[in-house]
Amino acid sequence: MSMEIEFRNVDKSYGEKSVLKDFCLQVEKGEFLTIIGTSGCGKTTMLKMVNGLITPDAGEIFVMGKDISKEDQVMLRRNIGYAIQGGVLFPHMTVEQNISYVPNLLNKGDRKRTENAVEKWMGIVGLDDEILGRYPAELSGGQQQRVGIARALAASPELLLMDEPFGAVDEITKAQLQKELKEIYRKTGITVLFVTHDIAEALTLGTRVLVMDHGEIQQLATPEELLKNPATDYVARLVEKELH
Ligand SMILES: Nc1ncnc2c1ncn2[C@@H]1O[C@H](COP(=O)(O)OP(=O)(O)OP(=O)(O)O)[C@@H](O)[C@H]1O
Repeated sequence: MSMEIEFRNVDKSYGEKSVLKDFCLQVEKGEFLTIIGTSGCGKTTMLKMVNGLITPDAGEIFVMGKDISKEDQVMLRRNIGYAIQGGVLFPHMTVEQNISYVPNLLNKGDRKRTENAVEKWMGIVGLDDEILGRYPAELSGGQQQRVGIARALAASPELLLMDEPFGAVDEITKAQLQKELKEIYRKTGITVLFVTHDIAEALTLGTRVLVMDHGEIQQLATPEELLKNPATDYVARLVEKELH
């Protein structure tokens, strides 16, 4: 198995506040890593470092074998899918324009290829073609989230970063989206990093779960291992209600 993402001794502070200290992590190609932890522990910061939206103060980050500080940041982001909670769609663009935005840039005018990608991903995330001409404000929360996922996947990235993508939808829609995402993961073999506040979601989606507290890794293990052998009191408390 090859390494898809590697953090080597990464430090990050905001002013005086240290968020990540000597942070090391290796994610293998094809893993679905869920990331959970206390609010403010550095989950989003960590995720945004993978696509260069946040730069480390020290240390190195390798994505698909390359030191990203030496890569073209625009190309790096185009090749990594990114889906976040709510409001990620371009409000002034239709659903079709939103989903085809990155494929258009990558396919350089091959419209047929872009159209095919849009059609394929609309189908996979369970959206009807009739909404292609609508604007984000004319969609339900669940539909917006699905368009966000389709947009993140439309460029066929090898790597998908998701920051609480289902945080703003109701429980039923959330369960459906989780099921669809699992299916997409199974079909594509893509590597996924998924930040969540919901331990049940972390356990059901992840092939491994990363539990963080105050910028430190509490445990990095499979869902089964986490439930069976929590490494710290923090992890034990987190998984406790899932055991009943
Ligand atoms: N641009 C910034 N300037 C100053 N402080 C920041 C900035 N971004 C994040 N922080 C702080 O750094 C810490 C880590 O933030 P981060 O967003 O990575 O946490 P998180 O684990 O994703 O939190 P949450 O679960 O609440 O979304 C928090 O205390 C946050 O307030």
